[in-house]
This record gives sequence, C-alpha cells and structure tokens, in this order.
Amino acid sequence: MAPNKRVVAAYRAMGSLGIDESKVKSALKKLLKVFDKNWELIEAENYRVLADAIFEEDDNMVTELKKKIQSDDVHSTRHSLPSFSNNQEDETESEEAQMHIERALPLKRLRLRGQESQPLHPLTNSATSPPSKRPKLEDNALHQGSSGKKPQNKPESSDGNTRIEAPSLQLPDDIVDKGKQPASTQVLQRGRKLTSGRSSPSTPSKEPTVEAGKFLLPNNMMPRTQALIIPKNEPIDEVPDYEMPIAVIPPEPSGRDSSLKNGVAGKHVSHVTVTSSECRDGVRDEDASPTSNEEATCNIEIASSTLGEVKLSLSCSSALWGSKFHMPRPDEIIEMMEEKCLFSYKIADPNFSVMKLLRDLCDCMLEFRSNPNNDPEEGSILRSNVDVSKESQEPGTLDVVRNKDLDMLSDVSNGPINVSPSAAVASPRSFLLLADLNGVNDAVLDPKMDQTTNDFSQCNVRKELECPMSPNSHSLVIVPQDQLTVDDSDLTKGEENVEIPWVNEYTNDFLPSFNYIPQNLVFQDAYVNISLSRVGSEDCCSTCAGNCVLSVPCACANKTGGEFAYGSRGLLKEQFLESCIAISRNPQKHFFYCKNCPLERIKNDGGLEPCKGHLKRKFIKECWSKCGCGKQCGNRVIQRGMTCKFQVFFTSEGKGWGLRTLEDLPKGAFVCEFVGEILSIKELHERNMKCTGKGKHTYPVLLDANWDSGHVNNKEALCLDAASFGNIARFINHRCFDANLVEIPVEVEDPGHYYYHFAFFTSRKISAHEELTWDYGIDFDDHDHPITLFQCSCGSKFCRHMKRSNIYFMFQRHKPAYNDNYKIWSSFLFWSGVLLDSCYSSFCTSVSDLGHLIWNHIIIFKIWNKFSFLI
Ligand SMILES: C[S@@+](CC[C@H](N)C(=O)[O-])C[C@H]1O[C@@H](n2cnc3c(N)ncnc32)[C@H](O)[C@@H]1O
Repeated sequence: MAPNKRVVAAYRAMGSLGIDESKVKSALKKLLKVFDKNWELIEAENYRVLADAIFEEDDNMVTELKKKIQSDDVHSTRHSLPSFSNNQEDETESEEAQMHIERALPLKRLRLRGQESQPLHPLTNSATSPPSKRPKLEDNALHQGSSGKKPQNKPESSDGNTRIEAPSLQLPDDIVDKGKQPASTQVLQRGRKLTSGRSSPSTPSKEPTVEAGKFLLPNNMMPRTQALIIPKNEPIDEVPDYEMPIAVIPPEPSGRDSSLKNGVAGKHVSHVTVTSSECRDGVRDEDASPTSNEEATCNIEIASSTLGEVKLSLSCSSALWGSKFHMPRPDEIIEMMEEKCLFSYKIADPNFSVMKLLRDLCDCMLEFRSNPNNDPEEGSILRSNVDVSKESQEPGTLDVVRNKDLDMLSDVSNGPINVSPSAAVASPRSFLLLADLNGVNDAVLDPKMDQTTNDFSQCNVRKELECPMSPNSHSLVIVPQDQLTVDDSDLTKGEENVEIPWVNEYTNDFLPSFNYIPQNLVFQDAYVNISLSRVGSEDCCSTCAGNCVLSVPCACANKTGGEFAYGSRGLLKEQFLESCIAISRNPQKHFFYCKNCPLERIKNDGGLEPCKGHLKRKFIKECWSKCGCGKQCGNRVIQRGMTCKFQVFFTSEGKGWGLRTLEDLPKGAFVCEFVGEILSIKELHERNMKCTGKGKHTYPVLLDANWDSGHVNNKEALCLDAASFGNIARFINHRCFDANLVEIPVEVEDPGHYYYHFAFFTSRKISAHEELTWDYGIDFDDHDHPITLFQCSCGSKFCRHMKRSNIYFMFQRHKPAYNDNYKIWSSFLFWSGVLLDSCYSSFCTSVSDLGHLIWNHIIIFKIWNKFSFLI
C-alpha cells in the first residue's frame, strides 16, 4: 500500500525539527483519534498541534521519569542496602531520563525562541502575528562547546544576557589565534544583534509561505548543517545530521573545504568556499555553461547607516551562466534565503529577516571596530570575504566593505564575478579589483594591501574564522587596522621633514594621482627671476649672524614695518596675524583694481574688461641666502618646511579629500606652503580651457598680490597650479569666512613680488583631528573665476554659497558700487530703523515711547551687527 502522503508530510515537517519518527507516529495516532481524522486541524499552522503534542508527551515522560527517580531514591534510601544490580539499573534509568530531558530541552527552547502563542514553525500567517519575545537562552546550553570549555571572554551583552555561541565556532587550532578568542566569536559576542536581532520585534518580517517539506531532500543529499542552538555539552561534531532542507554548504569535498576541515592547511587560510545550492543541487546549473560574456549584475547593498560606515555588498553576475540565466531580483534572493534560513537554522522567529541579519552583521563590524576593548588585537578590523568556489566558477559573492575606519575590504570572487562595490567602480582602485578578480587570494587583489603590507604573508595575522550565521559560508579575518585603514606610506615620498599618511574612512577611493613636489617648479613660460644680483642690500641682512628675530630688527624686518612678523617661538605675532586675518575676511576693503588686468586681458583675448579686483595683502619677508644668518634663524620659518603631523583624509561632507592635523596647533603657526607648478596666467587659462568638459580641474592660486604695481606683462602674471604637481596643500578645502588657516604671501627670493611663496598659517588654535581649511576667496557668482565653482559644503554659518539669496549677496552683485556707497547703505539701515520705530510707536501708545524706541534700535542694531562685517 502506498504511504499516506499526509503522514509522510507530517513526518517530514517534524523531521525538519529534529523530531524522531517514533515520537511523531505515536503523537499523530493520538491526534487522529482526538480530531477524528481531521487532517486540516493537524496540518494547521504547520503542524503546530502535532509538535505541541510531541512536546507535551516529552514533558509528561520527563515528569514521570523524574517522579520515578525520586520515588526510587526514596525507596533505595529506605532500603539502605540495595542490590548492586538494582543500583546500576537506577543509574541507567536516571541517565536515560536525563537524556530525555536533554533531548527535549533543545526542542523546547526552539519553541521558546518563537512565540509561545504562535505557531511552532510560523511559516504561514505570520504577517498577522504579534512580534515575538526575545528568547531566553540558557547559558550553559549555549556556551559550552564540544570541549565543554567556556569561552575566554564570556559574551555578555550590555543587558547582561549571555550571547549565543554557534557550534560552527569550534575551529581547528590552526585557524584560531593562539590563546585568543576566535574572531567570529568576538563578532558574535559583540554583535548582540546577530543573535538577538532575529527576534527583534521592530523588524517586520517578510514571511515566505512555504509548504511543509518543500525543501526536503533525501538523506544522502543532505548537507551537514548546524543549528544555532546546541544542547548542553553536546559536542559539535556530534550534531546529528538532521534531515534538512538544502542548506548552504553541501558536503562536497574540495581542496579548500578539506583544507578547512583539516584546520586550514598552511597559512593560506583566507577563504572558505561557499557554493550556491542552485549549482550544487543540479536545479539550474546543468545546462548552464559559461558561454556568454555579457554581464548582468544584481547588487544588494546593505549599510550600517546612511553614511555607510560598513557596507555589505552582494553582487551576482550572469557572466558565466550563459544566456539562459535569469538574473533574480534582489527580493527574490532575499526571500529564498530567508526560507533557507528558516529551515536550515530552525529560526522559528516570525520576525527573522535576512536583510536584518546582514544589517546586523554590518553593525557588528562597526561595533567590533569601534570598541577596541572587545578586541584581543587592539585596533584590528574585520576583514570578511566570501569566495565563490575557485574551481566551479559560480556567481554569488559577499563583499564586506569597510567604511568607518575600515578600509575597503577586499573581496574575493571566482572568475569574472564582479565583487566590486558598485560605488567604487569608477575609482582606480576598484578598477584594479575588477581587473584582478580571478579567484586569487584576496590579499593580492587589494592594491592597497600591496602597498601597505608589501608582503601579504603578513596576513597570517589574519585569522580565518567561520561565521556563525552561515557556517562555512564566509570567513572573517582580522587585519591590523594600520594595514588597511591608514596608508602609512608617506605620500610626500620622503620629500618633507614629516611623513604624511592618508586615510579614507568612507569610500573605496584611492588618493587621486599627482606628483608630490616639495617646492614650486616652473612649468614653461612663467617668468621667475631669481638671482642674487636682484637682492639689494636693503633686501637682506648680510651682516647678521644667528637668530635675527632675537636681536635688533635688521633690514629684513623693513618690509613688515620694522618688526619681524615672527615672534621668538616661530609663531606669527598676534598683531600681524590679526591684520592678515582681517584682510582675508574683509577683502573688499583691501581690493585694488588694476587698470589693465592680466586676468581679464587673457580671458577676453586682449579686449578690455574691468578688473574684478585683487587683494592687497600683507607680506612676510624672510631672511634668505644673501643674509648672514643661518637656516635656524627665526626669520626663516617657511624655508625650514612643515613640521606638524598631518593626515590627508576623505571628508564625509562631500568635499572629496581634505587635510587635517593630527596634533594641536597653536595660533599663528606655519602649516605649509601651497606648492605647485608656476604657470603664467595665460598658461593657466589654456589649461582651464583644455580641462573644460573633461571633468578635470586645475587647482590654481593667483600670485596677484602685486599686480597694482603697474603694467604686468603676460609672463609676469603668475599663478600656481597644484592639480598635477603639488604638495599637501592641494588637499586643503575651502571654508567661507571663518577658516582656520590664513594665507599670507612670503617673500624669500624675489624682492619684485611677482613671484612669492603662498604660505598657510593657523588663524586660531586648532585641535588635533580638525580639518584645515582656508577661504579660497571665491565669488560664487563669478563663473569666470579661475577656480572651478563647486557646490560649497563648508558648513560655515557664513557660507557665501548657501546664503546667496540674502541681502548681502544682493549687494555683492554690485560690489564696487556698494562698497563706494556703504555709508549710504548704513544710513539707510539706520533711518529705516527710526522710521520703523516711529510707525510702531504710533500704533502702541499704551507702552512707553522710550521703551519702543530702545527696543527697535536693539533690533536694528542686531541687524546692523550681523551685516556690518560684510561692508
Ligand atoms: C584644492 S582642491 C581641495 C582638495 C579636494 N577636496 C580633493 O579631493 O582633491 C579644491 C576642490 O575641492 C573641492 N572643495 C573644496 N572645498 C570645498 C567645499 N567647501 N565644498 C565642496 N567642495 C569643496 C572642490 O571640488 C574644489 O574644486
């Protein structure tokens, strides 16, 4: 007689929960009797009644056994001389009882993980289910692995709950750092959401509707999977081969798998192979051959926050699947994965969602990274990768991208599968990644690793660890932070006194390529006339010796009003600095308008357009080679080069790269010079024209402080362009008005002031890690400006770009006229206040006129104060 399909289905459903057939049989019999063979009632809610009946039976049995043991104990106590055989029997019986308890408990726990009031396996109707409670998990059951040893760091959450440890954490010695916790354990410990997150009531679940037993396969096709909850003291390798749905890891022996099982042979422990079940179970891949090179990709990106501090990117490529491959929609993949998880890991929580799980993984990484105390290797970061089987060339890769303090974590793929984070495709770095992705060790794929570690065998500091979420599916590897997040290699290539590293905490982008030069270089036509003969005795102090700043001001102080700009500690004197800041903040007051402006001349092909104005700046004059003092003279600050610790970093506000200090800086300190190619204005104009429309820019600084001196010919009108050749100043971003740096021209070699050094000094005290900024002096309305206009994100409350619509910018459009007539405008503001006052007073006669007058003038005064700095 053919087996009853409904009975078989019931067995399978229970089997997937690890329930013994014999138990199912007896419970089913009883239920059929009770329900008068009404199968609908038994099948409802995925055989909930049946499961409950089995549990109840277990409970009863346990209670009965306990009672029996107790009564036997009493009995044996009463009979003080029990026979030896009796005693043995008792022990056996009692052990059996314990075994029943042990066996029953996991199932019970499993049920508790879901909702008491909900179906045991809530695959249906769960959308209407109330959120589940967080499961309470017994420490012992969860923390004792096969060895029975407790983990060194007992994973406790802030709420005091002990975290679940997955059996997959039982790692071969080789892949666990000696004496240290496996990284994945740490992740798990830290990642409270990894475990608790499953039961988070906040996440709405996408419940798949799955027929019971849909995924069941014959035993011989069953993968070895591991449940997240293991019974107390149950050794991991004794986790039974439950009759399971298709799981993540088929037990196919491969070089990599076996190496893993053997403790990951050698040092090459960077991958664990994961293979899509679609390929292994023969559902789809039989006729799929790598015939087409046409790539369709399907990307899922999950980030820890909107800033994407940690980003997990899942990419599929159809490249190897031929034309028959249908690229699944992301939600299809997620849904399918959820079904697998629900079956494979027996996650009975209706709120379980794969997306949530992945997001939690991101959070864990962030948490892991941000709490160095959690980390046995302080400052380490996680490096994760999933390798699609090297041999089988299958799609599906998991790529974890470090963002916050994690540099891009390399991704490993097989064949041409694109594992690159989509956002990085355009970056040089990701280009490298794409080009190299061919199942090679991820370390090799990571160009930055190459640069920073030189020898990736250093990566044996990385620990290959299995992730509890998806055993064997991906590895978590620790890489010392400094090897990934910060490029310690000096971007100045040793050209400066200090080394300058760079870091990108937000994207995968590498530093733009440029040539580091410590000093300005003439490009071609620029006329830079440096000769000793041009330096007259009035421009040098040939008789000085030692430190000029400490003695009576010499000739070199003449250009700064008979006093040196620098004080004894090498900082700018307060008064000098303040006047430079004032000029920079109120440029209109210090503009001069040249009669035949070189800029306009070049732009208009000789035609005459009125000069838009140049800043008449204060100069610093430093001692130089014709002076008698030495290099250590206090009046040779910029010549000695930069001395502070800086770092180039990727800004989070969309400004691209920026420069920050790594140490506190006092007010008036020299930071660095703006170094670049010395171009004539004509050359700059030509460059700008060439760049137009090609997404290229120049980074120019006009050396125009002396253009009022008369007619400046084309070769003498100079600028610096740091786009291709420059120093770290090319990374200093703009800030409107209240920047923390001020630019000051410094005369060193050329007394003529056509060519001078453009130096940055701190305009105030700056704390370590603050970004360094200067006001480019951009008029955001001037579309002819040599600096390509950008959307300003300086964040200053005085931002000129953001406040274009305000009254100031109305005036700014008519700047010269406005400047000439600012007294008229101020009178206007004053008298409008008086007018306002009198109108107001006439309406409010009940209140004292004097009070109104004072009140209105306070308002007017405030308005005036707000805008007076602009005049
Ligand atoms: C001299 S570069 C500064 C370094 C640049 N951020 C980089 O990544 O190379 C000038 C360019 O930086 C960007 N930038 C500078 N300051 C900015 C700001 N306040 N807001 C937005 N972008 C800014 C603009 O693209 C500008 O053209």
